Amino acid sequence: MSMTANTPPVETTNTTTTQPADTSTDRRARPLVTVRDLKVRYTDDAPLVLDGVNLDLYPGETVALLGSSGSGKSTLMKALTGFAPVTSGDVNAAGYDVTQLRQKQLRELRSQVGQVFQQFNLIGRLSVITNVLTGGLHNAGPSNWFGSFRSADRKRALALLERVGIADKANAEARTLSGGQQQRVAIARALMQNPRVILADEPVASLDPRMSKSVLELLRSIAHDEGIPVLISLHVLPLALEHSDRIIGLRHGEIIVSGPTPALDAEQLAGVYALEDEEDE
Ligand SMILES: Nc1ncnc2c1ncn2[C@@H]1O[C@H](COP(=O)(O)OP(=O)(O)OP(=O)(O)O)[C@@H](O)[C@H]1O
Repeated sequence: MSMTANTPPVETTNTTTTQPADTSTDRRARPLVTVRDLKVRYTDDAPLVLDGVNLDLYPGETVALLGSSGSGKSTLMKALTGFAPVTSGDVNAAGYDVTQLRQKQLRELRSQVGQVFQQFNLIGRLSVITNVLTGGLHNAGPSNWFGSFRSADRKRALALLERVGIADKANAEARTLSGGQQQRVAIARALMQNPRVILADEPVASLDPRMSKSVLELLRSIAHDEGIPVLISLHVLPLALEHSDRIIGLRHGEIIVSGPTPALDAEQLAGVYALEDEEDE
């Protein structure tokens, strides 16, 4: 049986724990993402990759998504933007009923969801500021598509580069930046969309520990300051414990643990990474 990742109490399949109230987010607000009993399989004869997932993401919270390789983290993120084949269940993101959208509405939805990836996905030979400006192309008229960005947009892109701490690199070619700096550019590009939600799929998997911490701190401060939910998939448990308000643990496509981060510890989350042969005992 899968669990609902939308309530403050810690819930695991094995333990019940008394825990402090989750004061990190405004739970009087409506969630910006809701997922109900989501099932996904990629082909008719393949097993379910997500099996009954429930999830709410609230304004201002940073939620870490943990799970071993193949547990379904990326698929869950893809489902939020209509990129995964939903077998059954409901997905609502930024006010869109994701499973019911036509192409035009899917583009609108995706323009409102900022995405950050492990490999940054910048255009290396373009300047840093141009990369950031491309984040606004969803909302721009055709005249902006060939480099003639409006000065208001350039100002905003520069302000966002300041926000992420690398305004001095605005005119450098993106490929000349370090990994941590490139990820900051990618975050500024996501912010250029004025996103209502940010999804970060293993955003620090290519970064060293110091860079990982600073990028995660940045994402969390953005969630808090902008009042948007940030969902971050991670492989490193201590990073999740240090840099999130809430943790969701996926195993074989099911949420097996969920709760406010201060109420969780490594022992409670160990099941997420339990070895296959232990599971069979
Ligand atoms: N496009 C696809 N077609 C078929 N199967 C897929 C597809 N994408 C993912 N899968 C399968 O779905 C399962 C979950 O994959 P997913 O990428 O969501 O896991 P993950 O937890 O993000 O893994 P990782 O941490 O390695 O990125 C895996 O068994 C994978 O092989």
